[in-house]
Amino acid sequence: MTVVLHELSKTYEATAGAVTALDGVTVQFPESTFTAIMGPSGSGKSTLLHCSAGLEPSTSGMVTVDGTVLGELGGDALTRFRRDRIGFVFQDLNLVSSLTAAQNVALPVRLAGRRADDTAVTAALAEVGLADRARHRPHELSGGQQQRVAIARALFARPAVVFADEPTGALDKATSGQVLSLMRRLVDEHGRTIVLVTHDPVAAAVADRVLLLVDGRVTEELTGADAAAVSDRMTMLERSC
Ligand SMILES: Nc1ncnc2c1ncn2[C@@H]1O[C@H](COP(=O)(O)OP(=O)(O)OP(=O)(O)O)[C@@H](O)[C@H]1O
Repeated sequence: MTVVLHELSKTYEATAGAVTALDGVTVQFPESTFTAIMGPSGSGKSTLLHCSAGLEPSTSGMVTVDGTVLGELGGDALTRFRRDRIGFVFQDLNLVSSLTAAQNVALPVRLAGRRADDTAVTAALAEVGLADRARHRPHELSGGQQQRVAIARALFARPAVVFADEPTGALDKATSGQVLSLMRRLVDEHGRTIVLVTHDPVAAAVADRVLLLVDGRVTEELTGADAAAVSDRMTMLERSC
């Protein structure tokens, strides 16, 4: 499923004045591709993700997901569309505290009225290294483990598009590598579309391309860059900001 942003802008009206978080972004996330978004703090990365996923309305411009214009869907239709097609892995994880890890993973699928097979739920947790934590509740898990439950949940519903905001930020190197290769496999073997916001050049290097965002605009696109090249580019960018 291809996501297209056309002249997307977002202005926040804050007490201290208006802030332009996105300033006319036009970009495509083609089906079966993995894109990383990088940029200095406050450059609009999270806003871009939220608007692309239909979690926040844009001020102007358009987002289409597989030809559907998100801004033209009403409240319930948008909620259903998001639930059925889009997966999220965000910093505020929104795990349900009264449910076990396994129940949290199965929740979106159950809410969509589908059956969540126990063995498949356990397999999803095993993919993020948490097979032995299926019956634990979020407060019985570390921050990184909760993050991994959120990832297993987002991936279990098999969404066509996954938007992830710093999914590996709280993970150690080994687990982070595991999660990134899982995401890579979803693109290569299952044709998913992944858009990942990250500050980590190693994570960005797993993507097919890296978009650099500065002051709400895409200023550059890197393809085939390894972690060192991404890191060098980011250092130069931050120096010039
Ligand atoms: N709800 C809001 N109200 C007012 N301004 C906001 C709001 N949310 C974000 N902003 C502003 O919009 C700009 C972009 O914010 P955003 O969170 O998208 O940046 P980011 O690149 O994800 O930053 P970081 O890397 O620090 O998470 C910032 O200047 C921020 O202060």
